[in-house]
Amino acid sequence: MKELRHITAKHPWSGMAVAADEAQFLNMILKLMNAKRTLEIGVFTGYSLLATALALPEDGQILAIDPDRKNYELGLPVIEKAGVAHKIDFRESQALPVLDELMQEEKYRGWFDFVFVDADKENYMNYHKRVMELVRVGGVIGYDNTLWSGTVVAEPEYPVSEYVMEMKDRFLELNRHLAADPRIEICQLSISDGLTLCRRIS
Ligand SMILES: C[S@@+](CC[C@H](N)C(=O)[O-])C[C@H]1O[C@@H](n2cnc3c(N)ncnc32)[C@H](O)[C@@H]1O
Repeated sequence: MKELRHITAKHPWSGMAVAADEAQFLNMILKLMNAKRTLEIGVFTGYSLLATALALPEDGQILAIDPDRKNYELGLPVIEKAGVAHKIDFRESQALPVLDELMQEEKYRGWFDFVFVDADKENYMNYHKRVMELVRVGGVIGYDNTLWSGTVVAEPEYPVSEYVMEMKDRFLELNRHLAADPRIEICQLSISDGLTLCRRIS
């Protein structure tokens, strides 16, 4: 908790009190879970990936998927300097085909301790269908951005761009879907742009 106090801030748009550093929070959760095998959908320059890699044991494994290798390679020297690059299996690809491939293999059913979804928002529902099969019972899926800049609870006249407004309905749909899914217990945290943790219970 001491660490969390250091990273509390105000959300830039909604003014909500939020923990600013989501990656630091992920790092703590993964350590508490003793997670060993994780899946990350959406890497960018590898900030959350580094936080994850630092939390896993020496023989921990992260399958990280992103179609943009250039950004991953931009952050890679930092990951290497931290001595955790050996834990990462980076796949340069759209996530859906990789997830579909994994689902064909019996080994990967219930394989992951933790899944972090932080990629194209349009596909979160498609990811949920798949990652529910890939995470173990007792494991956790984290969905990023589920407060969507505070718009999921904002008045309709809240001043945001067309894209943000359009995606707001997707997040409302996702949030309702997650809340109603009997296979998981959920907890929505006001960290950064909102992080929903889903623990698979069946
Ligand atoms: C918000 S960034 C990820 C940030 C990273 N998780 C972090 O916290 O440091 C979103 C990433 O999702 C990736 N992305 C977009 N569409 C994707 C897809 N279909 N499959 C996998 N990754 C995708 C983008 O290339 C981008 O790097």
